[in-house]
Amino acid sequence: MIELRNVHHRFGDHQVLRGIDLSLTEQRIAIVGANGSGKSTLARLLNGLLLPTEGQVLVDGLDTKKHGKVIRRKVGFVFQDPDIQIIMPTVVEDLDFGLKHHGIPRPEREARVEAALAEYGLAAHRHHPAHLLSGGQKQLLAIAAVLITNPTHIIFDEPTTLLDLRNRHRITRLITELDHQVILITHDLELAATATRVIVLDQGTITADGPPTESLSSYIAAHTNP
Ligand SMILES: Nc1ncnc2c1ncn2[C@@H]1O[C@H](COP(=O)(O)OP(=O)(O)OP(=O)(O)O)[C@@H](O)[C@H]1O
Repeated sequence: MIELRNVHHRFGDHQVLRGIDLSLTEQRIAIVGANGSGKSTLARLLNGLLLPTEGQVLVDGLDTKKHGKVIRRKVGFVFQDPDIQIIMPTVVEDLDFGLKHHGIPRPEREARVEAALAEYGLAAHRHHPAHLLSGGQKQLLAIAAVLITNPTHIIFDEPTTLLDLRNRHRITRLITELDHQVILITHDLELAATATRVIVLDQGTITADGPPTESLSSYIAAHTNP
């Protein structure tokens, strides 16, 4: 479980999050909100990529201020733009990178990479330069490279924004089939509706939090001109 206790976050003088208290216990949670409402900032606080300027973020009881390294192994993070996530030149090397970093022995790494290539439909591209993959294939690779390290929680920051309709459906299906705790930051309300809990952020505070039908109706009503 991920818990936020009276979390505030400021960039310089700019207060972005104001007094957020949340217990994230559900398996699939979506966070929606207008541009600049603080969603990505909140997402980055959840695995210690950012530390709160005030308050605490706890992952399975561990404070991100003290246990960043352990927490980043538990909480995977998929960025909106796979190009900033894909580090290695080829598909195979990129899948292997995180496993190597985790100190997994070579035979197990090879087995896990083979399984991921098959599972995510990337086997035919194993030695291709990752930057030549299509947008959908890159997003699959970025997700596979996070899942291969076996995190228990996974955060997606706008995973479908850059994708065409076909790939959007493909990634949505993949995300909805995951057994991990999934936290989705998204403007894609269809994707948000697949969660069991939807949290609405507005100017750094929570304005709705509940089942998707209720939270999404209140979000749509607040952001639709009469
Ligand atoms: N590293 C940073 N330094 C300074 N200001 C930042 C930084 N990151 C975000 N901000 C500011 O914090 C505010 C919230 O940004 P954030 O990216 O969290 O919003 P968001 O809800 O994810 O927006 P969007 O939907 O447009 O992605 C914005 O005003 C943004 O300019």
